[in-house]
Amino acid sequence: MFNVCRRGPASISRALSAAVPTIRIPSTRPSCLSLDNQTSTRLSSESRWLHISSALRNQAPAYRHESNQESTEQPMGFGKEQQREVTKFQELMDHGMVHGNVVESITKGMGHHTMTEVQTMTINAGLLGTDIVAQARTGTGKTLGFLIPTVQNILRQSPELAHRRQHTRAKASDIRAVIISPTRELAEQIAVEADKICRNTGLKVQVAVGGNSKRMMLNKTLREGCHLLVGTPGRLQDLLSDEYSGIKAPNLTTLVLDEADRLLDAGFSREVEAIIDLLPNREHVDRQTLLFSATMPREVMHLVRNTLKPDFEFVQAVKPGDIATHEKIPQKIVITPGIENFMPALLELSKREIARYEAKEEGAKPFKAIVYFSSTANVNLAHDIFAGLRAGGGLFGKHPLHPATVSVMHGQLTQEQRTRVSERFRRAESALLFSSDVTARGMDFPNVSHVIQIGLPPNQEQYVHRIGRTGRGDKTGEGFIIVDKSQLQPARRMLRGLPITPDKSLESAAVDMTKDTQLPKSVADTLSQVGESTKMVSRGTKVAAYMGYLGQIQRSDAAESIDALNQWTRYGWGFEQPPMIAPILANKLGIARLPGVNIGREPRDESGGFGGSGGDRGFGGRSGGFGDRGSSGGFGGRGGGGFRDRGSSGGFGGRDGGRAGGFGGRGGGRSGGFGDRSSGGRGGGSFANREPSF
Ligand SMILES: Nc1ncnc2c1ncn2[C@@H]1O[C@H](COP(=O)(O)OP(=O)(O)OP(=O)(O)O)[C@@H](O)[C@H]1O
Repeated sequence: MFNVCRRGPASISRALSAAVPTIRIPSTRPSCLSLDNQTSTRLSSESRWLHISSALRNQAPAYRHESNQESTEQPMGFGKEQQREVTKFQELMDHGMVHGNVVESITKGMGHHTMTEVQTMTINAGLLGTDIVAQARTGTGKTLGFLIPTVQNILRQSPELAHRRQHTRAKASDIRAVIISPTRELAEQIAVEADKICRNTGLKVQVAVGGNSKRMMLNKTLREGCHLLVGTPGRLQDLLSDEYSGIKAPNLTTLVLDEADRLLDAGFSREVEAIIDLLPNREHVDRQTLLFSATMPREVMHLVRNTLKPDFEFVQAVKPGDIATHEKIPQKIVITPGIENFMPALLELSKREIARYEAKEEGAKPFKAIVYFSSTANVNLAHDIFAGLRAGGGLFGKHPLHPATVSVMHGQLTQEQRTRVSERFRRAESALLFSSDVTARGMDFPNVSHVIQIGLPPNQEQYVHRIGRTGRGDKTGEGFIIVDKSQLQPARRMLRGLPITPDKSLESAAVDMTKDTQLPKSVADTLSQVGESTKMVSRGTKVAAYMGYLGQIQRSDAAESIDALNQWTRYGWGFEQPPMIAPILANKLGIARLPGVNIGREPRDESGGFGGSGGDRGFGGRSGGFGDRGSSGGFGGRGGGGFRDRGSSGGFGGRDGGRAGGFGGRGGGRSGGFGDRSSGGRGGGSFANREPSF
């Protein structure tokens, strides 16, 4: 059903105008999020609401507030006062639009009273049974935007489920709603939210995600029954196609695709298509389909037509030409001379933010950051470096980021580990989570103060979703992206139109590590801490990280990228030679003939990872790759001003510790030219056409 969707930066305004006429419920609230008049086809407020009320009258029994009584099937009885949009959750109950038991859970249980803009738009429209594609900024409450119509849709058909019963009559073969999410953590989070709003009803929610025992999930579902099934594509397809699973949805009323653009792209579209084929035919069992995301590239808008009824509504809480990131999240780009500056810059930023909070500076919050990388190997390397940091040098110093904790999250952890890490980070007051993109979409970790992206994300949409982990709801937050100068042009292309400003406040981000120089003590300390800790990380972890970056090289920038990577291995890790790249891989990447590419085979350790032949002590490494040929000492040595005289650097990591010259050179003037604002602003106030300001 779906073609492969090529993903890429696409302006939302273009997607919108190219795809479908937009019908949007006008908001009564003044908002910077309202749609542009020219590009949307509107119904007037009055006609729209007449349409809604008459449609509801035809469809639904009314619900009055009656916590312990059966609902009464009555006409909706909409009067004139209902011919306007409902913006308070309480009004949903007062106007008989949503059952009181659901509304009470939202107002009293969750403490939400006023709908966000996207909720106003999607809940009002969704209660009509219309298919919806909704696009709204990250952290604006889209989850309730689809859950409320989903739940009410079921209660409308089966009013007896509106009340809790001591003994459930639910069956695993009576699934009414299927909610698909691209990641396990998000599926679990949605299920928790769904559980909250169904608490006072007889509705049962179950989660089906890969990595958990299928048998246990089935036993639980068969025992408790299921009305709302939330899951990831692979596991859902598996369950629905397994004729012995007992999981069936013959009376399905709602299908939800959360993070719809991700689910419809090449990575998931086949599984999603297979799931849809396993659901009852829409011709026989009418259902509502709800597609939600903060980003809807043009390619996706073409695909959604296949999934939705022809009269679907595209509800947008983002102005055409506007950006999808929240304006309250200041976003900064740090451009460094080399990749070897990334960890020192990250450490300096973290120490600074922790110190600001400890000094009770105005506006400072506990430092709780998610640090994103585009490969798991780089997540591991950074985590190992940060976990091994010691403030005073040596093995036993205090961690310089105390009291923040450091943890790691990616798809190669077991599901149990992933759940544990998520929970710990959720509860933490101050913490750094080194993460791959598994947490980039939808995750609602409370009070994340910073999102820090190291290197470029895969595309602009992913940048937007990552940034959206901070500044959620009514909270504020800050975003940083750290890239080296070899990535400047690709960064300008990819991040065009976003409100990102250059940041030059991090001193260690500007140090030219290829030159010797005197450094201020604080900078030298930071470099020394990173250097000491880096030496403890196994060669295998480092080589894997190198390969991780290699996999992301664009052919157009390959030569520059190889130079940057090799400089990183030399001045960041002290390698005399860059890691070897297998001839087949080099050919595949089209880099075999580029200068600086070290063709050959890295020695493998017993675990199959990259190892070495002894020498480096390699404390704390993860993949068993102890030791290289003694070249990974690296930091300190003759360069590196202030930290040179620690003298301990060379002691680790084999014979030529320090040979690489350590960190040095401030690279005066190097960053000039990166930070200048360009004239920009062609977009008439919108960011979409604005030239990058970095
Ligand atoms: N009406 C409301 N008033 C206040 N807070 C709300 C309201 N609705 C939801 N929230 C809270 O806002 C936060 C973000 O909600 P949610 O996770 O649904 O956002 P989202 O739009 O789906 O984000 P993303 O695009 O990242 O998936 C949650 O903590 C949620 O509890």
